[in-house]
Amino acid sequence: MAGSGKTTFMQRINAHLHSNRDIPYVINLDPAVRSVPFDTNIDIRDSVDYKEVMKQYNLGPNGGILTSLNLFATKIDQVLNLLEKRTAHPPPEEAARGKKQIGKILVDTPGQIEVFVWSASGDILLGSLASTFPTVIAYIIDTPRTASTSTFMSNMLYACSILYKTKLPMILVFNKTDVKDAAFAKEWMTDFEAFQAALRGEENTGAFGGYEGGDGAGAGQGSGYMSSLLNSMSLVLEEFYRHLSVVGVSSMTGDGVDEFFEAVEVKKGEFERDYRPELERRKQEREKAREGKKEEQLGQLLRDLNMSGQDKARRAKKEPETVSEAEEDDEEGEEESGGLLDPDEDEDQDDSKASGLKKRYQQALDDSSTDPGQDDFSFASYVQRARMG
Ligand SMILES: Nc1nc2c(ncn2[C@@H]2O[C@H](COP(=O)(O)OP(=O)(O)OP(=O)(O)O)[C@@H](O)[C@H]2O)c(=O)[nH]1
Repeated sequence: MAGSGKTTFMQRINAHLHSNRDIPYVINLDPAVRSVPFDTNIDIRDSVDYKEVMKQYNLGPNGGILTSLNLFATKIDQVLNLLEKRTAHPPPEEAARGKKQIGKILVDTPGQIEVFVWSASGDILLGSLASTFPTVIAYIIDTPRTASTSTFMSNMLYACSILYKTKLPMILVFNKTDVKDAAFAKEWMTDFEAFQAALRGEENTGAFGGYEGGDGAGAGQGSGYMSSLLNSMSLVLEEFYRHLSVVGVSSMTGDGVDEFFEAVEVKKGEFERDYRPELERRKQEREKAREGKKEEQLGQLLRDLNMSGQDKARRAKKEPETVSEAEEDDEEGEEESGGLLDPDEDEDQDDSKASGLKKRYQQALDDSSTDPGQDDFSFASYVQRARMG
């Protein structure tokens, strides 16, 4: 969420990895950020000028970010090539020169996370990464601003929607623990009774609704509707909580960063065990559906060819009723055969035409087999091939 400390968190984990000599590969995907307080290997701002995009396409800030991401998504093949090279073992001569294999890739997203998560380019970028590397989402939460039951619940629903949209393992990072400890949040996520008690407490003190930066005291009016909604929400979300790792971190002091990397390892294992097979299954399903569609279209084409063949046969069988019709038929017959072919030869030609057409049609379908479906991670290469960038 905006202002929750994503950039500071990135800076902290980047510094942590550097100090452990586990140099990461860093990508900035926020085209609107003024300055990034850490070194990046790939920066969207090097290839897309966000302000120029806004001016040229007459867009507002979010439209500008979205269009910049779309433009950048056309280069995802190049990005993946670079990443694959850097994550592979370096050749001996480069290893001798001290070049190391990259173990981790850090990606900073735009602050307006919804622009990223719910856009086609976000889909392409995340999907391409996830189909190549184990990918884990870290959702950064501003702990002091999440201290009331309603802001906490809004944050959880937001995280939940991102989890369901990206279908990737997720870690909830409760940031700014130097200001407020995240123990209350962990308790609310594991103990339904504790959340109920906090809800009742807010209702009794008239603190319902909370406000940014406070623990809810004295900010809002209680409402029976809201309280029962939050109650049922917390029950519904129990299942969602079970899929998450939760860590408390202070990006300022570095507290909890080790715990975060332990959670990353756990989620990486989960990715390999549960998510990768699911990705493969979805990919195979798409392939199968595509094959089925191809067969269906081919069948339709052949049926159409047969139909037109039968029409012609019917027309040929129709007896002329007048002299002029007979003359017309003779002329037509000559035109169709070019004045040279007999009817048998004509039939043979139709057959060979049909099989030739079938072959060409099959070829065309094979060539265009990359279908830019919603979850299709090969869409990026489709865009590349279509030379949209
Ligand atoms: N006390 C404290 N402040 C923090 C911490 N992390 C970030 N901040 C502060 O929170 C503010 C926002 O931090 P950023 O890192 O810019 O947040 P962001 O999520 O990248 O912001 P946008 O990209 O603009 O949405 C800054 O003033 C940071 O100094 C933390 O762990 N503790």
